[in-house]
Amino acid sequence: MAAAAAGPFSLREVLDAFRRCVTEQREVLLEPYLSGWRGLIRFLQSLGAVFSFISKDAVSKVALLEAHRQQHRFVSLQALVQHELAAGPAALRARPDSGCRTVLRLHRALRWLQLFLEGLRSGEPRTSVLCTDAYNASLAEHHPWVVRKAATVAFCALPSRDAFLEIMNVGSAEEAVAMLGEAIPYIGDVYGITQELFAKHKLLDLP
Ligand SMILES: CCCCCCCC/C=C\CCCCCCCC(=O)N[C@@H](COP(=O)(O)O)[C@H](O)/C=C/CCCCCCCCCCCCC
Repeated sequence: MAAAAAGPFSLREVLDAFRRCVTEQREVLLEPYLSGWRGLIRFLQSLGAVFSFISKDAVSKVALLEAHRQQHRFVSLQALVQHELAAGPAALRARPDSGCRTVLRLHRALRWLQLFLEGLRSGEPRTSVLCTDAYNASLAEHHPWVVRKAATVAFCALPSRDAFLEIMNVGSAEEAVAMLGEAIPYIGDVYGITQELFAKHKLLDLP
């Protein structure tokens, strides 16, 4: 399956995907989780070549997880974690292609997204400032200097807040802000469940 489906970005689709992620049993379903990421990546790809080093990394991580999902028929994130933990924590830590370490990278990026969307909703017009602040409070501590530098330079090329609200394809700026308000709790819920799961199994520092 392609990492990002065709067609313009729609925040509504991303919102729907993350809404579908969480079951009544508080499990995180992998299919909508990866679908949500594909929608986000489509957005990132539309921003131009300066962001391609970021979108390529996200595409490869989504593709790896999709392959794990299909190979083992995992329905949920919990099933993937249980399966990989069964080999023992040491074996899991030694695997550079594990689903757990890959989910962990996207999980940290989901925190960035949550903070960034909260910033966009707040009305701050400088998207590069919002993005840098969200990055510094989430992903930055896990990245080496060179990645931090490249990311911070790329953030300067972000479109304005008004352009962002328009690209969301949900109508007026007011409607876009309202949809952000709807989407953020779903993203926060997925983040919170994953954080708890990874903390419980001591997986938050997988190399
Ligand atoms: C309507 C507004 C919607 C906003 C839509 C935002 C779309 C964002 C789409 C994707 C986000 C990118 C996710 C990046 C995942 C990064 C995972 C990671 O940490 N990878 C690093 C570690 O991996 P391993 O080496 O351990 O395998 C890897 O080194 C990273 C390389 C690339 C740099 C990552 C910088 C991430 C910056 C945050 C995203 C900024 C996007 C700005 C666009 C608004």
